[in-house]
This record gives sequence, C-alpha cells and structure tokens, in this order.
Amino acid sequence: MSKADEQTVDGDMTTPAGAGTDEDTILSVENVSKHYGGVVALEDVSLSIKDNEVLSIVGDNGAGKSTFIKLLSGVIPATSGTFRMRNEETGELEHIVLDSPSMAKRAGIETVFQDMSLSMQHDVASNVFMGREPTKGGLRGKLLRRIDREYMEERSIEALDEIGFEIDPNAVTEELSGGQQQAVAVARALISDPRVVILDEPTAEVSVEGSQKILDLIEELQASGKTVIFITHNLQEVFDVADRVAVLRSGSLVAELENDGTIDREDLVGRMTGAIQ
Ligand SMILES: Nc1ncnc2c1ncn2[C@@H]1O[C@H](COP(=O)(O)OP(=O)(O)OP(=O)(O)O)[C@@H](O)[C@H]1O
Repeated sequence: MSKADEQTVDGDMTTPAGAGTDEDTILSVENVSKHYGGVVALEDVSLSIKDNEVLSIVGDNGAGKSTFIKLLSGVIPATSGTFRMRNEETGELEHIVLDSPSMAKRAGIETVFQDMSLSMQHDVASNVFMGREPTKGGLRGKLLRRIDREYMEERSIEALDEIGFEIDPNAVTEELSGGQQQAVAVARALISDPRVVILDEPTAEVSVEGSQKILDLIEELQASGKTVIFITHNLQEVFDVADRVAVLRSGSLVAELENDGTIDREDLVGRMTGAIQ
C-alpha cells in the first residue's frame, strides 16, 4: 500500500500528516540562496523539515536539488540564508553553520550521495567504518593502538541488519548488487547515529527489486526515528514513501505538498515543469 493510501485509510483526519507546527521542525532552511557566479542555482528557499518525516525533493534537471543537498551536507557554502536545527536538550531551534561536511555531520546530518563514495576494492566492514575505524589496545602508550576489526565486523552486521540487509562484512564491495552497495553506504551514514539522513537518488542505479528494498529501508529509517530527505526522479517512489513533497523549479521552491492521497501526478509534473504556476 502506498503512503498516500495508508494515510487515507488510517490517517488522523484532524491533523494531516506533516501539517506541522514550528514544534515539529527539526531543521529549518531560511531564505537560502546559492549563486555560482552569475548562475542562480537556488534563490531564497525556505523550508521546514519536520522531525521524523520522509520528505521528498523533486524537480526537473537543473532545478537545484543537488545544490540543495550539497548545502545541507556542508559540501558547498550557501551564498546567503540561515539553517537552524532543533537542539535535542533545549528543544530550541538553533543556528547551525554548514561550512564543511564535518560541521554537517556534527549537526547530525548525514548524506548518501548518488556515487555513494564507496571504496569498491575494500570489503563491507571497511566501507562502513571508512575514516572512523575503531581502535583497541594501547597500554599506557607502550603498545600502538590497532584497528578493532572484530568490532567493525560485528557492528557492520548489526547496522546492516537494522536496515533489513544481511551482507557479509568481509565481502568485497564491488561484488555486491547496486542495492546492497546502497545499503552499505546507508549503514556507513548511520554509524554516527544522525538525526537527518539525506539520500540522493538512492534507487537510480538499482534494479527494480533492489529499489523496493531501498524504499523499505527508507521506511525502516523512519520507524527508527530518523528524518529522511529523499531525492528522486521517480514519482511513484515519491507516492510510495514520502510524507511530503517539496518541488523545486529553476532554483525556487514552488510547492510543498502533503502526500495524503490528494496529489495528482499531472499536477505535480506541471509544477515541476512550470506548466502549472
Ligand atoms: N558548480 C557549478 N557551477 C556553476 N553552475 C552550477 C554548478 N553546479 C550547479 N550549477 C547550476 O545550478 C543549477 C542547479 O543545478 P543542480 O545540479 O543543483 O540541479 P539538479 O536539480 O540537481 O539537477 P539534476 O536533476 O540534473 O541533477 C543548474 O543551472 C546548474 O547548471
């Protein structure tokens, strides 16, 4: 059953999913623009991302989707605008600076880019922990600390199991299917227990079967309390798993729609192309 159907059947009609008040917001994007020289990639985008929702970002080629997630993941700085994130302790939305990937990670935002940035010749456990290898040993500085391979393998199995995949931690990554590789990339993102997970076209290079597993994985992430931002060109996937849809066109946010069964595919396409203003 698609998300829209579920909400039509089971939804609380008094508070439509994602209807959102400020208290629901986990990440607030405020008047954000990105210009590359004279090219306007994003212009004055404001969007509240709700805690624990699956938000899909759609738009035609060049609409600004990649730019938007590069800003959220600290890969490129915004030209102007503000980001605020809910502080878990105080409950307040607090200004965050997203000037580098490590700052985004520190804020609790992890991104799985379309290329997944996996090291294909290395095994699964090495990829899950890439750059964050746990160590053990090192008695009063006399022994060198060494990588805790046993822990890496155990934790990789667990992390993959949590998202519904059973993959040998010693398997060479290039020998996995596209869907399994995507799962390894997601498991790596989850190792630091982020609050917001961004998936950039996770099904683009994956078989139909694999795509369904990725959609299930998105639902698992949501069930485990994560907020998911999901970029796709496949509108059926949007209808299946998104709570809300944000439409970008020529760098502007032109629509925010609840996936409550009322979105008309042609209307959505029209908003993406500009046929509907
Ligand atoms: N590094 C860059 N330098 C100059 N212009 C850029 C750069 N990156 C993106 N742009 C421009 O910014 C605009 C938005 O591009 P972006 O890649 O964010 O769109 P997109 O929605 O992700 O497109 P696609 O679906 O094709 O990936 C486009 O006009 C693009 O040509």
